[in-house]
Amino acid sequence: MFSQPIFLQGLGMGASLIMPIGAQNAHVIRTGVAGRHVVLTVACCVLIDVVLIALGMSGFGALIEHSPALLQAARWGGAAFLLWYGVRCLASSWRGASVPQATTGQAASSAARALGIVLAMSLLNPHVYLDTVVLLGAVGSSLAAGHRASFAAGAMTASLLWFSVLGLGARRCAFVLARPAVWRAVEAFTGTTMLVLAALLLAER
Ligand SMILES: NC(=[NH2+])NCCC[C@H](N)C(=O)O
Repeated sequence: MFSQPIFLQGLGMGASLIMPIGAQNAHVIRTGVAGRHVVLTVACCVLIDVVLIALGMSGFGALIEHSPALLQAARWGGAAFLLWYGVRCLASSWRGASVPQATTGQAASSAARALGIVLAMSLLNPHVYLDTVVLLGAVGSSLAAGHRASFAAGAMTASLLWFSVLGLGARRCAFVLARPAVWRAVEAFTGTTMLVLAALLLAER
């Protein structure tokens, strides 16, 4: 049966995990600013979350939680990914490099390519698994069986809302975000946040 408090718990936990900016959020913002394949990118991020959250709820999260080696791998991998992406953002901000733009070359702007990039940004990013399968999965599968669906629905709704607001919001605000000085500030901020998150992930025990 549907439980509203449990739905809200899932929504809150899902939101708190996705909202801190990381590689995936940064990619969604870039796509929005470039104004190319925004809906495709958002849909792909949401769909991946839905599948992985369902996987976590099915007991896979609890399984991983009891496997220290896998948990460590997700942690180190996640931190390495955030470090790499954070340093890239900071370097790009420092250089004052390119504001994301809809590239005119056919290959560069094809939907297939956009799909490939968002898949890589999501599926090669251990942080994604950590949030969805491990953390949401562990909390979700510790709930009474009758409450799990409400929790999962809440967490999935958080992904749907957040990625939509982020992608469409970035597209809407592209005229401001695409100013070189503003974009540099965005990159400096996202890069710094990612480094802090990486440090937190490593400090966790
Ligand atoms: N539920 C998720 N998809 N989590 C994955 C990563 C979210 C993270 N805040 C990022 O932007 O990269």
